[in-house]
Amino acid sequence: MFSTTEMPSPSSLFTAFASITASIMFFQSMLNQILPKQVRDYLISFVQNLFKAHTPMLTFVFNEDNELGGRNQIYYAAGVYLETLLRGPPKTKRLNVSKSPKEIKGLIFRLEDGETVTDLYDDGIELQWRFVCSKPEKGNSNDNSEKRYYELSFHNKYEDKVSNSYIQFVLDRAKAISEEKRVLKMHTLDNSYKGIGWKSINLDHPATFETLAMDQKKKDDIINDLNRFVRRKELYKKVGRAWKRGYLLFGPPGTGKSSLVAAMANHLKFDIYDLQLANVIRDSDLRRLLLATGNRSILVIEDIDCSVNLSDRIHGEEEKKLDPNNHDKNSIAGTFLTLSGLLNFIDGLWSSCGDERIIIFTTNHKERLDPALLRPGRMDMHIYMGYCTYEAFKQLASNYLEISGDHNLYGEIQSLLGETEVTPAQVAEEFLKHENADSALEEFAKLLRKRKMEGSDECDAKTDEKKWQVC
Ligand SMILES: Nc1ncnc2c1ncn2[C@@H]1O[C@H](COP(=O)(O)OP(=O)(O)OP(=O)(O)O)[C@@H](O)[C@H]1O
Ligand SMILES: [Mg+2]
Repeated sequence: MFSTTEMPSPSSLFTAFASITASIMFFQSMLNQILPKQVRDYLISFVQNLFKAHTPMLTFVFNEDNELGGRNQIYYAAGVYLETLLRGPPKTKRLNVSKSPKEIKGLIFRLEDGETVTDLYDDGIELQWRFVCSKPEKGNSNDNSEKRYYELSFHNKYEDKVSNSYIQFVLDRAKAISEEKRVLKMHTLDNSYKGIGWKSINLDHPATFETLAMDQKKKDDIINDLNRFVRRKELYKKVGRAWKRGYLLFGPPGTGKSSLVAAMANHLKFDIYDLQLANVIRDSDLRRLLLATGNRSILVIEDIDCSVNLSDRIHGEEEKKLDPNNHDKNSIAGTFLTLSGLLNFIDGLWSSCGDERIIIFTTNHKERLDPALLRPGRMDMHIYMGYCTYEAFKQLASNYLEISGDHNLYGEIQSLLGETEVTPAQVAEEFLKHENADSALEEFAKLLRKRKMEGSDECDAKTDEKKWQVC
């Protein structure tokens, strides 16, 4: 039992607390003055490590190379993933910054030797990453290469979670980030002494769905269709269909068919294979070229009506009727290329050899296409790209002239666009001629008025889409 005389009074307690606090502050400021910052940092980390030594930590090490001498995927994924953690407030003191030639957009940030970065996963699992680059020991002449690895340290109670889910999360994120930063490729045909093959260049086409001038509803339909397609891997597998989708783009020249192909590639981050069929003579070459295309790619065959002799297929049938000894000349391996050969191969072997394939045909003349191409189920979506509508015009005015609101000429332009045929390419060209938005619109309205006067005998633009689709 305490007697009242032994109990310290509240005022003496407060005095003692105040004097202890004052002493701590005094020593702290004295230490700050005496010890340089580096020494203080060292002492702090020493004390922290002392405590850490008693925490049951586990460390995973990811070497650059795996046991078999190949690339360790986790090591490379960690480099890519950790970059996202280095963007916040600068806790890491030294970063390695580089720029790769052309394959990757932007700068590449990596941890420097000995630097650490902390990640938080699943609402509270703290994980510390450290990059180590160990120099070879002197005198060890057998192996004088640097050893690079990442250490991942965490409380050992999370071992299962880290092994079973966090590492996969890092791999998935790294894949998505690399895909995002990758510069797309455009593959075109190359006729060398080895035969016909693909050569690739960086695809730097600026067209996107935002810049594309077309009716919003149509744009949304295409975007949704593409997104649905890439999401549905499992469904395609379940129903036993090859994971491919075909689009037929048709309409007059300069209405944005090629721009739409580029916008699709930029949206999906798919490479483009531009198959100029006029340069492919034999069926066997076509097969080889198609089999050499990569996954997650768009195969484009522009102006399909001009590229192959579309009547070949029909002629072939007729010739066969006339001369029974001439067995279908289209199907003899190594013989000349025909549309039926192309379609059969695309529907059959090719699409089952890869994943996430998109095939696009473009044409200015849908009416000239072989019925085989238009048969239901062959091309999943037929997209008409038509003359400039008022909505598309406003999009172009916003892209080229930076007009976002209304303009006093818009009313007149809207009614003139309903009565004349002008392609988005012509609108864009007209806008590019002028520095000033008002004069650009003035001149454009003038052009439309002139067109209206001249074009009274031409077909009505309003019925144009119907005309194209009926064909
Ligand atoms: N719908 C559009 N939206 C935005 N720009 C367009 C559109 N249509 C055409 N353009 C502009 O016109 C140029 C030509 O368009 P594009 O090459 O895409 O037309 P196309 O339909 O493929 O023509 P062609 O049938 O002759 O191949 C593009 O570079 C682009 O600047
Ligand atoms: Mg084109």
